[in-house]
Amino acid sequence: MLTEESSLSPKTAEDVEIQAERRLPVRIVLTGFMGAGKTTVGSLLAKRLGYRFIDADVEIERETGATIAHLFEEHGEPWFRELEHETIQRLLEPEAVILALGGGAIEDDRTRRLLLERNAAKLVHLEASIETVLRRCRGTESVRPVLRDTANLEARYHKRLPLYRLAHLNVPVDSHTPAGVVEIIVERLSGQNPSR
Ligand SMILES: Nc1ncnc2c1ncn2[C@@H]1O[C@H](COP(=O)(O)OP(=O)(O)O)[C@@H](O)[C@H]1O
Ligand SMILES: O=C(O)C1=C[C@@H](OP(=O)(O)O)[C@@H](O)[C@H](O)C1
Ligand SMILES: [Mg+2]
Repeated sequence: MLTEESSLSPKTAEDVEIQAERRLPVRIVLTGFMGAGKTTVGSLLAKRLGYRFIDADVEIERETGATIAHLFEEHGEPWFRELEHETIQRLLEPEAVILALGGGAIEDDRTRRLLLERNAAKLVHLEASIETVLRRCRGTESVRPVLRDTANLEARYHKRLPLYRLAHLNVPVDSHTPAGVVEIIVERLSGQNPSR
């Protein structure tokens, strides 16, 4: 006769995978510098898990009817951070969501607190080197206004790095494909390899 434990135990490799994935958090939030792959990986991760994908920048553009570049030019960065904070707060309400942040959201104290303290949300840092982000973002200055401030870009990267590293999970991404990054996140968050 089967004991209760054995009857509930996974039987095949597929069962093991499904059971492990059931332990995944109901909200996963991606942070990291511009070009780290938050939007790309977030969309793939959502498909992989059957979660809804939301990109905070896309939501802001949809709700304001303006581009991020326009909002920066018209209102300035502090105004943008305020709007970004309110937007993220709202986007953290639903469950089964992958939320990709803009790279600068982590700089706002209230946003950072919200991301780190919210129950059932895991903050994942996609960590790319400065060389990688510069290479990946080349030519996108018109849609990424912060990139245009070349004199301060490297300083911004180094100022933000310790803030990103407060995340629940840090994933170095330089030598992985987007699909590879997705697999690392799933594995780590489902507790199979929970190193930080
Ligand atoms: N792991 C990766 N390997 C190679 N290219 C990538 C990877 N992740 C993202 N990219 C590319 O880098 C660029 C920036 O990616 P994106 O997802 O927009 O980054 P973010 O949202 O973090 O700014 C895109 O052209 C994307 O295709
Ligand atoms: O790093 C930043 O301050 C920003 C990053 C952008 O998002 P991505 O990181 O997705 O490029 C976007 O939110 C805005 O241009 C500001
Ligand atoms: Mg993005």
